[in-house]
Amino acid sequence: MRAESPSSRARLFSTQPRSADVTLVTVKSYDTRTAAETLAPVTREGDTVVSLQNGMGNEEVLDGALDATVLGGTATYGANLRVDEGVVVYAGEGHVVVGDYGGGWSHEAERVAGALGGVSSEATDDMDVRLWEKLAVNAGVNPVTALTDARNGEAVEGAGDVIRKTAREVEEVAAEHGVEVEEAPRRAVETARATEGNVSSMLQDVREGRRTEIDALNGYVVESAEGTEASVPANRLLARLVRAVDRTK
Ligand SMILES: NC(=O)C1=CN([C@@H]2O[C@H](COP(=O)(O)OP(=O)(O)OC[C@H]3O[C@@H](n4cnc5c(N)ncnc54)[C@H](OP(=O)(O)O)[C@@H]3O)[C@@H](O)[C@H]2O)C=CC1
Ligand SMILES: CC(C)(CO)C(=O)C(=O)O
Repeated sequence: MRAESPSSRARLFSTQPRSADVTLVTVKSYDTRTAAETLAPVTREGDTVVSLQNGMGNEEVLDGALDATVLGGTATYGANLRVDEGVVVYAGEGHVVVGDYGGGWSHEAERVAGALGGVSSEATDDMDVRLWEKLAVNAGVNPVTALTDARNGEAVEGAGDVIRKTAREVEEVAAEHGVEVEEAPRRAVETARATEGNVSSMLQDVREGRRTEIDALNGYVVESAEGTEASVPANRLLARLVRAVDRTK
């Protein structure tokens, strides 16, 4: 496989999973359980496994299956896979955040963020909040891009109100679960603008005829709103529409 960016090219070789001090998990959320089963025989206490995935619930699945320290993470870098050519195209500057997914300071997270070299990254002590913040961005931006076949920038210019409303609902659900997410609508819009040229991961899935991560995004929001005071009509509608697209595959 080749990885290309405007300034560099790299060749990557895929191997069977091996024991490693730090493992970054970057599979789709619906593949996390299988990835955890693959990693279980090669991870030990003292190793660190970082979920750099979109969606909620990934860290809990990894933690349940592995003896390693599991960290949460978010990434807003854009990467588009050209499957036929085996090329990953670097599609937009972003930022990586790692931390204890339950919140609190983590020395392992500090070590991982420091080891990411040229990647813009930081360790945080409020990863529990950051995961909800990222959920609000993805729940707002990804379905709109996927349903309208628009890059992030076009989506926010054409349907910014839908993105804002969906992100606001996520903020309300997070509050019902005791997590204070601030300015989710603004974050969703700013992230989409900052990654304006990016084909979102969900739009890539739809274009390639692959299953989307809707269950771990808007689906998770709808489920988490059950039994609370939060009302989530935008998330419910987007989840239904994207699932309808998923069923056509
Ligand atoms: N692409 C982007 O711009 C962004 C993506 N993300 C998030 O990052 C995560 C990954 O997305 P993305 O890179 O686009 O996804 P891709 O589908 O491009 O890549 C996922 C890779 O994981 C491989 N894989 C699946 N299961 C296993 C397993 N058990 N063991 C080893 N490898 C496995 C897949 O292989 P195969 O194809 O053979 O199944 C595939 O190559 C998602 O959660 C996404 O939401 C976040 C921000 C931006
Ligand atoms: C931040 C964003 C929206 C960047 O495209 C992303 O996380 C994704 O594509 O899944």
